[in-house]
Amino acid sequence: MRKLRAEQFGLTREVEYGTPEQNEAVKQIVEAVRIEGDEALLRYTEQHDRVKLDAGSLRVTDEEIQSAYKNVDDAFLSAIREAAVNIRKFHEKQLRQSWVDVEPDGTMLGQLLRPLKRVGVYVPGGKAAYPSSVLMNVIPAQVAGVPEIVMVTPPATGGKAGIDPYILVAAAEAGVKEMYRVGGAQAVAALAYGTASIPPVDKICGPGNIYVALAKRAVFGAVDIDSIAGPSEIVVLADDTADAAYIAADLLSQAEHDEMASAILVTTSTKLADAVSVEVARQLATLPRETIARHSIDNHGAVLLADTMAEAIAAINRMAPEHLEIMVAEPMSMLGQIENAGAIFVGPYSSEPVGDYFAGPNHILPTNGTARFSSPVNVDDFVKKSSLIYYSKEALFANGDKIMTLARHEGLEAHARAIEIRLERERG
Ligand SMILES: NC(=O)c1ccc[n+]([C@@H]2O[C@H](COP(=O)([O-])OP(=O)(O)OC[C@H]3O[C@@H](n4cnc5c(N)ncnc54)[C@H](O)[C@@H]3O)[C@@H](O)[C@H]2O)c1
Ligand SMILES: N[C@H](CO)Cc1c[nH]c[nH+]1
Ligand SMILES: [Zn+2]
Repeated sequence: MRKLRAEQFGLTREVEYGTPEQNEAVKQIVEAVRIEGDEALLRYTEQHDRVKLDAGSLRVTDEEIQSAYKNVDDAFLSAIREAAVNIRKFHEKQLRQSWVDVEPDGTMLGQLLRPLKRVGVYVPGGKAAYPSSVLMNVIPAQVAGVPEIVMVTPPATGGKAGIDPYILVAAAEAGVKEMYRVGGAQAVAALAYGTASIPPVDKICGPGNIYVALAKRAVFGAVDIDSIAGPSEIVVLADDTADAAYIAADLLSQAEHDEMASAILVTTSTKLADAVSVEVARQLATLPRETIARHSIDNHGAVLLADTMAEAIAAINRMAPEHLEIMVAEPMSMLGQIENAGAIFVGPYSSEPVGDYFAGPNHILPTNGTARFSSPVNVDDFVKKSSLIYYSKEALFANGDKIMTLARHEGLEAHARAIEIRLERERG
């Protein structure tokens, strides 16, 4: 792996997301689907997924779901059910209540929480099937009380014909009733603007490759989106007490997702840096998705050497990684200094896949430095808030003059008069 100096790393912020060609391709797809609807949706599906569909076959049928159950094994079914219990339990803790405060003069001020009505969840399926991402998307929306949850996923998972049965079973287990076989930027555009076959949604959530991430960014405003969860990233912070084989394995766990995935070790130990590089090379050669992982390690992998832990942590906070693993002698003592990270895995046994699949926290996390300002997918993503204002006559009389003063200060006479008319009528 390339060795770089930590103090220099991430000092300039990468603002570009995707190549100009990828941005242009996504712009064209999104615009075409917005204007032409199903026609463009089907055309791009044929072009990018190599699947020829007609509008009538976009929706997944109940029969397909029943037959998918026959193609999944019992060990998967029981593991995913247990994972779903953990994910639900974790997300139920995030649920907030509406509240109203009643003052002695009768004023009532509050915040009313309402679930979004219709949400689209994107489940990636280009290179691999992600049934785990179905649960991570759907369960928080359900906990929030969203009544209509729609899933889209590419029509040929991992290049094989049809949607992977494990995705369909995970969706059925999670309670999804509406599923469409479309992926990429065209699926995101269809969810955002609606087509004759796919009614539009209020929000689109879920991870995906660069085309999906760019399309989500493009439709934001027409609909809401969660964070831009793009190609996976892992940063491991380690000192010379850490196990090089564990670190290499965890770096590769994210490198195998995508050629654009990144895997970075930040350490104060040159001995560990060398040992991890050797281990990465050794383990890489044995992986089934070796080509993808090798590409991401060669192009987006690095070892950052820091003189001090403070320097290492500063580099991590600049990167704001999607996943951060802390493998140092006293890992808990570092927590207070980590400002930016999507998910933090503490100690040698909290390997990243524990969070990807099973522990309960969401694995759909902000990438590309966006953990500086955004959060893992969570229940709040599926809830909107309305403010409640009730002023009694008494309260308006007590405060009306102050409101009029502020309105007239802003030159907004009609605002002031909306108050004044009430005060004058009462005062006669
Ligand atoms: N951040 C997270 O929380 C998280 C979680 C799971 C997965 N991931 C990431 O999700 C991604 C999954 O990617 P994937 O490719 O396997 O599946 P995907 O479903 O995201 O993308 C596949 C789609 O991309 C489109 N596409 C492919 N090549 C194209 C091209 N040249 N032009 C236009 N469109 C094109 C196709 O329409 C296809 O349906 C990975 O990057 C992985 O790291 C992230
Ligand atoms: N690590 C991914 C998020 O970057 C999530 C995932 C799904 N399956 C396996 N991993
Ligand atoms: Zn993963």
